[in-house]
Amino acid sequence: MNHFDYRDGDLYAEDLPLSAIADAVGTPVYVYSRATLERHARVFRDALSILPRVHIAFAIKANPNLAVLNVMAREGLGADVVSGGELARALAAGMAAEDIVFSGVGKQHHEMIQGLEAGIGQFNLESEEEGIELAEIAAERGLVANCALRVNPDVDARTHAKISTGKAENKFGVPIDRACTIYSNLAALPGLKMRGVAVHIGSQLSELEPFEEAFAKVGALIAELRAAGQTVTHADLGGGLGVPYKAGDVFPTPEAYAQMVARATEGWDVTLMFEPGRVICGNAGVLLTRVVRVKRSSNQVPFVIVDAAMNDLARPAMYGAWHDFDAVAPTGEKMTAHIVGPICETGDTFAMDRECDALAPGDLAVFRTAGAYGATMASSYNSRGFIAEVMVDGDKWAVVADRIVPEAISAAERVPDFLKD
Ligand SMILES: Cc1ncc(COP(=O)(O)O)c(C=O)c1O
Ligand SMILES: N[C@@H](CCCC[NH3+])C(=O)O
Repeated sequence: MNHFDYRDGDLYAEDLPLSAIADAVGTPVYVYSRATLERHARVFRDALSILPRVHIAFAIKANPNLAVLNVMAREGLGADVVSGGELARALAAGMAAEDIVFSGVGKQHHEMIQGLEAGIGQFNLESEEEGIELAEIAAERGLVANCALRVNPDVDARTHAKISTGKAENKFGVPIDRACTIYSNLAALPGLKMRGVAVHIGSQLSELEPFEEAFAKVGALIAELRAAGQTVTHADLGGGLGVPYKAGDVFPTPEAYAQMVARATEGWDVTLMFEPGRVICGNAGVLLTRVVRVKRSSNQVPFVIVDAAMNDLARPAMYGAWHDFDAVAPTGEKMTAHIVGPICETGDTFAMDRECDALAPGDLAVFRTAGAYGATMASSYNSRGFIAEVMVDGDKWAVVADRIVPEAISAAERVPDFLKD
């Protein structure tokens, strides 16, 4: 069931017409469906219930909005965080500290202290150097940090190069052939309790084989570690399961993913941890926008200029990503157009030569599948401010992030005294 669907020719979010949100808060605006977020969390959790011991940590980089995190916490999910800011959000949303995993290659000293003092469940260490630093911080405070060592399995995730993280040349994790030595070195340090291994080979994976290849290597490593006398009670298999961005695209289901995991991890005897992001929230959000102008004067193919831009939704400009684009009140007519934003860069293009609903100035439209890596990657480029976020729940709705106007951003800037004479 799709919670962003047409009723009598108008696009709804659950039981609310999107036009009502546009009228009330203006455009552009992100709109999330609570029911979709819940359904995706449940489908993922239910699929994984075929596995013996499971912990799911929502990768909050995908959508760190506090209302979204609140839904995740209510569904019993923990959080995968990559900064002190994300850690604070997870705690503020009511996630238990022990359900929080801290990933990332560049955890800073103060962030390690923050994680330790909060009593988070696990640090995923990405280098020996990081482990040594964390051990010192923990030992100084008489604390012990539960840790997993993230390994780089040198597997091609067959996704966009910029979001592929498991090839040897990528910055993530330690080379898997050095992992046993590094794990053993770190396990000998006071302040650390090495309890597992972690792997995450990339995002928006459209096939299960790369996961399975990586997990097979992790399985061999677990055997090697145990043979070397190390304790391994946890294996964090990361996130990465992709979602369809184009109507009609078919992706592996969470059930198929879970069956693959069951096969790949048979006999591991560990708690399996997962860090899904996009698969939970990607299709739970749209970016609602209004057509500013249709420019036909300069080209054979018209430019549909919308009020959203690359600063609001960076994915098309950054990765050439496709987002389905539909009118909120389609007439039935179609057009072929370049869909662009107002920013002064040619890269501010959402789609080229896109066959889409015919649109005229003032019409509303949505970019679909904008619930993951949308608002969170926004910038204020061209002094456009940050757009609002709304959550819908049946026929109720609420602004869950205020629009931040350009004046509020410039209010944080100062002209120094030396420029005032
Ligand atoms: C360590 C880690 N875990 C989890 C995720 C979430 O990935 P996805 O949103 O593709 O599930 C990412 C992002 O790719 C990540 O870097
Ligand atoms: N920002 C990327 C995903 C990054 C995943 C980070 N680990 C995207 O929109 O597809």
